[in-house]
Amino acid sequence: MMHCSRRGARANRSSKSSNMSTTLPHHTIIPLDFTNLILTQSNKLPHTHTWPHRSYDSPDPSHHPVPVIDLSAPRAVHLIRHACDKFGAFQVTGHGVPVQLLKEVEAEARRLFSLPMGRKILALRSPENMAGYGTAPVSLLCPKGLWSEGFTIAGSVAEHATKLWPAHDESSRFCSVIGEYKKQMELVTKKIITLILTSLGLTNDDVPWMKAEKEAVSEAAVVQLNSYPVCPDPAQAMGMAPHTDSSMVTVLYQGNVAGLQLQSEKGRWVTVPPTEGALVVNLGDLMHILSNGRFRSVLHRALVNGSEHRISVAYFYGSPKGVEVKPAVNLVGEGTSPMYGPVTWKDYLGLKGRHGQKALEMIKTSKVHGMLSVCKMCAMSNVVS
Ligand SMILES: C=C1C[C@]23C[C@H]1CC[C@H]2[C@@]12CCC[C@@](C)(C(=O)O1)[C@H]2[C@@H]3C(=O)O
Ligand SMILES: O=C(O)CCC(=O)C(=O)O
Ligand SMILES: [Fe+2]
Repeated sequence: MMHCSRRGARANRSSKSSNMSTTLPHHTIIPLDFTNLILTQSNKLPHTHTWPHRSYDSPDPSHHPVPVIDLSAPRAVHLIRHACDKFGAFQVTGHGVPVQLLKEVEAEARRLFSLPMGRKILALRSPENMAGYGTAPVSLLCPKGLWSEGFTIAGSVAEHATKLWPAHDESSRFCSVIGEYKKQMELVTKKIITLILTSLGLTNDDVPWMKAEKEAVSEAAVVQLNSYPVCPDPAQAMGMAPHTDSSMVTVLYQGNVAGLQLQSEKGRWVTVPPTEGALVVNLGDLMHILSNGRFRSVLHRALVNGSEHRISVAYFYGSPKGVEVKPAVNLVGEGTSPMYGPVTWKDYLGLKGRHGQKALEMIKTSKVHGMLSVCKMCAMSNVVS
C-alpha cells in the first residue's frame, strides 16, 4: 500500500530525459522556509502542504502498545521475537547510550535547523546524492509537501558541518557530538541485530558481514536528523509520510514530543509514546528480506503538533558496501526458493527512491526480471557508496 501517489515526482521530471539527476528541480528538495514562514490567512497551510484525508485515519488507542524491552533482561530474545513478529518494532532500554548524549544530539539538531535558510542551503543535498540538507527523499513521491526538514549525514561529518558553519569554533561541537553518537549507536545497533538474529535461530555466522572490516561496517550507517516545526493546522499536515525504512534496522530517538505512529497488522495507526531514555527500533526492508519475509518492515509516519517543535534522530543501519543481502539459507524451507533475490543496500535505496513502497515487491524472486539492472539507473542511490 503506497500512501503517496507518484504524481508529484512525475510532474517534476522532464519528459526529454530519463536521468532524474539533471531534471529534478531544486525546489522539490528545498523545504518550506519554516524559520521565516508568513501564513497568508490565520491557521491556513499553503495548499501545497495541505493533506486531505487525515481525519479518516485516527489512531487506535485500544491497540496493545509497542513493547519496551530491556536489552539486558534474560528474556530479551524472546520478547524481541514476539515484537518483531507482531509489530516489526519495539522500544529498548538498557541500551547503554548515555541519555545526555542523545539530548546533546537533539540540541545540535535544533541549532542546525534554526539557521537561516540561506545558510542551510549551502549544504543542500543534490537529487542524486541524499547526503545533506533538504526534504526527506520520500517526499518526492508524495502528492503534497511535508511539514518537516531533514539533514542526512553520510560520510564525513566535518564536510557537512563546515558547509553550515565555516568557522571552526561553530562546527566543532556538532562534529564531536555526532561523532560520539555514531560510535555509540554502532555498538548498540550491532547488539540489537545480534539479538534479532538469535530470535530467528541464526548466529552472526549466518550473516558473515556482521564480522566485516571495521571500516566497511561503519559505512553501513546513515544518520538522519528530522525537524518538525510547530504547525498552525496539524490535522491537515503530514510530518513524515507513511513509509517503511530501507535499512536492516533503524534506531530512532524521538525526544519527548510525540509524533511517531506505526501501522498495526489491522491497518490502524498506533502512537509510539516517547519514553524517557528509550530508543525505538524499527525493522527495515533489508531485515524483512534477510528473514525471508517472516519479520515485517513496519509502515510508519510522523505527525506534527501545534505547540512544540519536534526533533527526531534516526540511525539507519543497512549493510556494508558491496554486500548483497539475501534471505538466510536456514530460513528458506527445503525444496522452496528464497522469497527475495540478493540486493545491495545501495541498489535497494535506488529502487526505493524511484518506486517507493513497490520496491520490495519488485525484488521478489518471482518478479526480478532484470529489475536490478534498471535500479542501477535510479537516482538517489549515492548516499551509500
Ligand atoms: C539511508 C537512507 C534511508 C533513507 C534514504 C537514505 C537517507 C535518508 C533516509 C530517509 C529518512 C526519512 C524517511 C525515508 C523513507 C526518506 O525519505 O529518507 C528514509 C530513507 C529510507 O529508509 O529509504
Ligand atoms: O520522526 C519520526 O518519528 C520518524 C522519522 C522516520 O521515520 C525516519 O527518519 O525514517
Ligand atoms: Fe522511517
